[in-house]
Amino acid sequence: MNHRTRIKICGLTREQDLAAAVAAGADAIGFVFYAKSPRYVTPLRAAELIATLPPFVSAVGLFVNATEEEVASTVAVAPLSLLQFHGDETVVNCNAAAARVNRPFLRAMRIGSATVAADLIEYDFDYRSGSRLFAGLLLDTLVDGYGGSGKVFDWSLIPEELAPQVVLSGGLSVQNVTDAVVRVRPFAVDISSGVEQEKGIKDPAKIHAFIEAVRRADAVID
Ligand SMILES: O=C(O)c1ccccc1NCC(=O)[C@H](O)[C@H](O)COP(=O)(O)O
Repeated sequence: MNHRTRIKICGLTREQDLAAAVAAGADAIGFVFYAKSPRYVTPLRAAELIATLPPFVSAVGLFVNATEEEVASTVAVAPLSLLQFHGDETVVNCNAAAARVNRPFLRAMRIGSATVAADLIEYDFDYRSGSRLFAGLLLDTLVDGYGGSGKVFDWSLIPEELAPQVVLSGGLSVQNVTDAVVRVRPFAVDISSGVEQEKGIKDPAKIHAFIEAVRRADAVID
C-alpha cells in the first residue's frame, strides 16, 4: 500500500505563500481567525486567499474560543471546508458551531506534561460520540498562547490505535518530521513555525523541504 501522510500548512497570510505550499504538494491550508495571533487574517482576507486555491486543496479555519455567531459569520464570508477548534471549547460548543455551518471539524488537543495516553483515547471518544461532524484530533503542544508555539510534545503518548486518525502538530520541522511520521504514522501532519521566516511569513524553501521530508518518511513506511 502506498502510505501518503496528508500535510497541512497553517497560518498563511500571503498569496505567494499559498502558491508555494500548493506547488510543494500541501493538502490543506490553515487560516488563523484568532485576533491575538501574529498569523491572524480577517474573514475577507481569507476569502481572497482561498480564491487562489486550486481544487482538492482544503481551506481550514482555525478558531480559539469563538462564539457560534463568529464562526457562522466567518464561514459566510470565507468558504472554509474544515473547522479547527483550538481553544477551551467544549464538545457542545464545537458541535453547535460546526452544525450551524454544517462543516466537519478538527478538535485540537493540547498535550502537556500531565497528559497520559488514556486522556487521548477518552478525548477522542467524547468527541466521536458527541458529534457526527467530528473529523479527528489535532494533537498539539500545550502552551500559554494556545498554539503556533514551535514546541514538540512527547509523541510516545499517542496510542497506536489512534495514530491513523490524528493530525500530528506542534514543533514539527524538516529536522524531525521524518522521525515523527515513521514513529507515529499519523493520518496527517500540521506545521506553522517550522516553515516560517517570521511569524505569519512563510519560507517557500522550508515548505518544500518539509514536504519532501514527509514524502521520504512515506517511502520508508511503504
Ligand atoms: O498559529 C498560531 O498562531 C495559533 C495561535 C493560536 C492558536 C492556534 C494557533 N495555531 C494552530 C495550528 O494549527 C498550528 O499549526 C499548530 O499549533 C502548530 O504550530 P507550530 O508548533 O508553530 O508548528
